[in-house]
Amino acid sequence: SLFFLWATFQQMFPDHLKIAIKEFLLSTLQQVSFFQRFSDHIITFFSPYVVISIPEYEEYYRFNHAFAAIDTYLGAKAIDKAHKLKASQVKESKGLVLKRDEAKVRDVYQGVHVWWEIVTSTDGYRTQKLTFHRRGLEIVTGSYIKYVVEEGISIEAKTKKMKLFTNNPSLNWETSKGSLWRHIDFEHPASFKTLAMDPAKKQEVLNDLEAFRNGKEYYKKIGKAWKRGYLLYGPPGTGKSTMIAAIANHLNYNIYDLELTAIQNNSELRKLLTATSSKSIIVIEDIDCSVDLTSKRKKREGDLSVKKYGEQGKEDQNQSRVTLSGLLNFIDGIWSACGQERIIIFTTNHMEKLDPALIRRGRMDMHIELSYCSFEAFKVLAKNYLDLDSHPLFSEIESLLKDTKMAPADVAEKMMAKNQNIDVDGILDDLVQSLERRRKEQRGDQDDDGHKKKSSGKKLGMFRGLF
Ligand SMILES: Nc1ncnc2c1ncn2[C@@H]1O[C@H](COP(=O)(O)OP(=O)(O)OP(=O)(O)O)[C@@H](O)[C@H]1O
Ligand SMILES: [Mg+2]
Repeated sequence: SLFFLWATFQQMFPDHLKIAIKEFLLSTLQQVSFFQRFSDHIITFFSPYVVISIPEYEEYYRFNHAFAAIDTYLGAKAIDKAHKLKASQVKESKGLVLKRDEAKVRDVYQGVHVWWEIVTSTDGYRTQKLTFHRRGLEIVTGSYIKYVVEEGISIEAKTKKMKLFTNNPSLNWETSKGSLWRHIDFEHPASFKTLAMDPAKKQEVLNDLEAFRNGKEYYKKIGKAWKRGYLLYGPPGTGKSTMIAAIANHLNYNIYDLELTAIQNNSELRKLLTATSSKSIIVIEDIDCSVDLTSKRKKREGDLSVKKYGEQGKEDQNQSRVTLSGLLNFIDGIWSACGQERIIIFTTNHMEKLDPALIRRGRMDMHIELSYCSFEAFKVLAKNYLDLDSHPLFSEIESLLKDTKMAPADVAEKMMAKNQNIDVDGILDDLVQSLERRRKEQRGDQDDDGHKKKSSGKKLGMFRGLF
């Protein structure tokens, strides 16, 4: 119809008339928009409402984290009253998470009514618009916005997918789109509940983690960077890697598994570590095997006075590996300056091999020993694996565990059901026998050469196996 009308209009009116009509229409439109703008000004002038905009991107396309936090807060708010919901799966174990999916949301805070609306501009950028009565200005700007952002961040932390990062070998940094870290979703079932260790020690670690997590104000008050170092040490199979997974699950932090042997030098180490995000755990497994930290330092200190400047430089180039001082500088220096809320964990089987400078308090704040299976630890494993609180064989096992060194990994392996029917008596009987055998071996070993032979060399870490 429009085409038909247009064709008729073209034929019936002479050209100068057409131009006059066009101009008339345009000027009317301009007048309308002028009036609209004018009325907008008048309404804004007399309106009792205030509007605050929070854009998704600030200048230079910097992402505005407040926008995301507000979005999360509003998404989670009052989903029972919402008409539109959005479902997404956060973690396999946690099932579906429902979010409110509406552009306009109403909220009440300390008696002040506010309206949130997402507005999308023509070029696709979104802005959160917050409208409220001028009466509530003080409450909204004073505490409401802060409250919304903080709530949003804490909801994000609870429902976010955890990630496990591993550093790319530096040779590949150019090719793999310049990314220093690659990551996969981290879904490990370990928890403090299933971790077999002395309950008092476990509680101590848990208290420490809680104090760290809630310590934002405290760390600010004492003027210390919000970070904490843990050293986990003990023989193989005693649960060091399992504990790291349990800590990550408990705090909902990402893990950065740092493989020092894939790094060429200290500056690469610095680059990697400054690219980590906050709320994360940086893990260096088997620190004694990763880098020859101790001997290198001693050698350098000894040789320094004898060597001429040039020779020293040449040696530095040859040994262009991560050094102890590089690691220490990072922990104390840049580490403190960039990023907050981070935990660094070292693990080792040989505490005695580590340089005292590395493990002094302040760098590694807490030393946690994970040792051979105690009776308390055994009880946790029995509960996990066999759903058992007591059994006539428990007292025998208790006395055997007192003077037998068996790692929780070995005990756990013995208690794994071999088929669908769990034969509790059979399993515990087997365990008693193998404990007796182990005790005999250990006594024999001690008679021979005083101590058991140590295994050495770098193992494939638990997290490495995932890639
Ligand atoms: N304390 C423990 N509580 C529960 N399970 C444990 C414990 N220790 C070991 N295990 C079991 O043994 C397996 C191996 O343990 P894990 O990898 O944590 O040992 P590790 O101390 O890191 O050893 P390594 O020094 O060789 O790296 C785990 O998958 C877990 O099933
Ligand atoms: Mg391990």
